[in-house]
This record gives sequence, structure tokens and C-alpha cells, in this order.
Amino acid sequence: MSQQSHSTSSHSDQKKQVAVLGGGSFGTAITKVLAENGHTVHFWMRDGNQAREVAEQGTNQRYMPGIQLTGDIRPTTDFSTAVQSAEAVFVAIPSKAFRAVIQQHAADFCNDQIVVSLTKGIERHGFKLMSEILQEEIPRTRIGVLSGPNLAGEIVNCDLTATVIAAKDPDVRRTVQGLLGCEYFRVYANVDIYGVELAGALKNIYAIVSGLAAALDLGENAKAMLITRSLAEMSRFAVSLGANPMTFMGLAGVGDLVVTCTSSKSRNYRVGYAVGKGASLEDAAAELGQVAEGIHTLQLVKEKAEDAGIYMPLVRGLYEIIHGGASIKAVINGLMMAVQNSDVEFILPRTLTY
Ligand SMILES: NC(=O)C1=CN([C@@H]2O[C@H](COP(=O)(O)OP(=O)(O)OC[C@H]3O[C@@H](n4cnc5c(N)ncnc54)[C@H](OP(=O)(O)O)[C@@H]3O)[C@@H](O)[C@H]2O)C=CC1
Ligand SMILES: O=C(CO)COP(=O)(O)O
Repeated sequence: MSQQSHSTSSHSDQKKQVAVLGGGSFGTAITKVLAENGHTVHFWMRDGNQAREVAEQGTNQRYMPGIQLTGDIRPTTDFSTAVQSAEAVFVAIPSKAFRAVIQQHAADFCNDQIVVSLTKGIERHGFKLMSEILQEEIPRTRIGVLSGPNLAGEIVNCDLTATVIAAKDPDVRRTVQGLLGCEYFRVYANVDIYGVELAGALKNIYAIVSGLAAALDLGENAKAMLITRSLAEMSRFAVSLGANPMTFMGLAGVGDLVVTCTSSKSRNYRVGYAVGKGASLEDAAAELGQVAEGIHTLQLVKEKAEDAGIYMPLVRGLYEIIHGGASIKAVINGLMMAVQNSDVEFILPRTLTY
């Protein structure tokens, strides 16, 4: 579907003041949806030149070349101006900078303000998810997480997309559905914040694995095996950390895993593909010029899984290839020749098969 200029009507007729933090690909995509739904969007970014370009040209050429932004978008580098009057704040800052940005500006948020993380990553210290950082830094606010199969490059073309808002507070869920929902963007609700958020972060690792497999042209059966075993592995990990396994059956789980493991539009997939073709991780990441959260998440999840004794052969195999200098062929052979195991371990527990 090609790019369209949309005069969409949001599910709610009320036009609101909202804020988006982060001027990258996803911040731009969500800003576009919100503005097309008629809301006033205070769009915060740190780069003054970029803010000027959005204000004067209605474009963000660095992150979304060729995309025209329309509606009441107010780009700013002034954080306080951005969040002050916003009913809801959407945060699209990469996980590495997430806490620093929120902490520095914590005083600018209002009591009971809705703050929604769009970020799919994990903080190194303490293995914290972004909603946990929000809870620690701005506990006065009402917190949500938005995650799902949401390639920014498709959303800006108004291609049909669904996502998940996870929040404990039903008013947060309803408000976000009202703000974002339109004929090309559908928002489903969940209460399992931890599961939804963890799914979004974990799938980035498996997108790298799938990109790597695609570079080796392993075949269609292998693709299906990899995606399905990725789902088994990520849900095993998440459940042992307290998430609801059923969340992984939804858009934030299977949905996001499928889109990022099958599309070269995913940056994590592209990193894996480049490594599979012989590039170093550093060169692959530099070539991308945008964030690929899976690179950092891989290391954290590998360490966490080892500490907690969680069986994660794909994570370990990818880590050995990327950081341990293991040959891809040897890792694949090790995975295929590992002890025969059960398919769905929630039905037939893994240990019973030995
Ligand atoms: N793109 C996508 O399809 C999707 C992305 N996400 C998630 O959204 C999050 C953001 O990703 P995305 O927008 O794609 O990333 P991009 O790489 O496209 O952009 C990153 C943005 O973050 C800004 N940024 C980085 N560090 C700081 C900082 N210290 N202070 C202020 N701004 C900062 C960058 O600013 P600058 O240009 O000045 O460096 C840039 O605007 C990630 O966690 C990603 O996983 C989720 C769903 C879909
Ligand atoms: O999360 C995404 C799609 O849902 C975007 O994936 P990448 O960060 O790999 O581009």
C-alpha cells in the first residue's frame, strides 16, 4: 500500500494534547498517527536542526525519508513544553538512554499523567524493563506499554497495523485505544505489562537469528522451526520471570516475532543477515545507522538465563557466534544434535522427555 494522506477519524472524537519523546523512526511514526487522528502532538527531540526541519518542512529526512507529516505537530527541544499540557506521553527513546532522559526531566511530568513506553529493550543494570524504570523515576504517573508487530516504515505509509496497549489501569488502556485507533491502526488491550514488554524486547534477539539463517539460505522448514522454537524459548524465559504464557500467543508475542523474523524491514533482522554474510557485528550495526536493540538484549538475556538456569540454546548459540567466534556451522550442528526434546513444554514438560 502506498503512502496516503489520511483524514482519519479517531475512535474518540475528542481532540487531545499529547507528547511524543524521541525523534527517531518510531517516534515519528506514532506522531504521524496521533496527528492524523486530529490530536495536537508536542514532539520532543534533542536535535534543534531536526526540530526545525519538522516544523518548517513537515519532514524527518534522517529517520523517515520521503514521508510528509501533516496535522498539528509541534516539534520542540524543550522537554517541559512538550510534556506540560499532554494528557498522554509516548516515550520512544532507545533503552540505553531511556532512564537518563526520564530521570533528568522527572519533575516535568504531572501527577496521574499517562506515560506509555514504546521502547523494546532492557536496561543493563538490574535487568529492568522500561515500565519498571518509569515506575522508579516517575511513580506519580500512570504507566502503560505499547508493543506489537509495528514496523515504523509501514505505519508511516498507513499500512494496516495492529498493536497492544498493556496497562493495569483500564482508563489508560481505553485512552490509548482512543488516541491511536483509526482505520489503519488497531489497538488491542492487555493487562500483562511484563509479558507484553518482555516479548517486545526478546523477539529482537530472534530476529537477528532469523536474519542470520536467511543469509545462509537454510530453507523454508528451517525458517518455521526457528520461529517456533524462538517462541518456545522466549516464553520459557518470560514465564520463569513471572509473565503470563498466554501473552505470547497474542500480537505482542507471536505477532511481533513473525514480523521481525521474516522481514528485511526489521533492523535486527538486517544485522543478523549482514553477520550471516560475513560482516562483523560492529560493521553491521554501524551500517544500520539506527538502533537495533537485540544486540544489547542478547548479552543481558544470555547472562540472566545462565544465572537463573533457564535453557536457551538459541540465545547461547547466537552469543557464541557473535561474541565467542564460534563457527555458524558448528553452532547449527550443536543445536540439531542436542538431546531430543518436547514440542510444547506447557503440555509435555521438557524434563520428562529425557
Ligand atoms: N522503528 C520501529 O519500527 C520500532 C521501534 N520500536 C522501538 O522504539 C525505540 C526507539 O527506536 P527507533 O525510534 O526506531 O530508533 P531510531 O534509531 O530510529 O531513533 C532513535 C531516536 O532516539 C533518540 N535518542 C537517542 N539517545 C537519546 C538521548 N540520550 N536523548 C534524546 N534522544 C535520544 C535519537 O536522537 P538523535 O537522532 O539525536 O540521535 C533518535 O531520535 C526502540 O526501543 C525500538 O525497539 C518499537 C516498535 C517499532
Ligand atoms: O519492533 C519492531 C517491529 O515490531 C521493529 O523492529 P526492528 O527494531 O528490528 O526494526
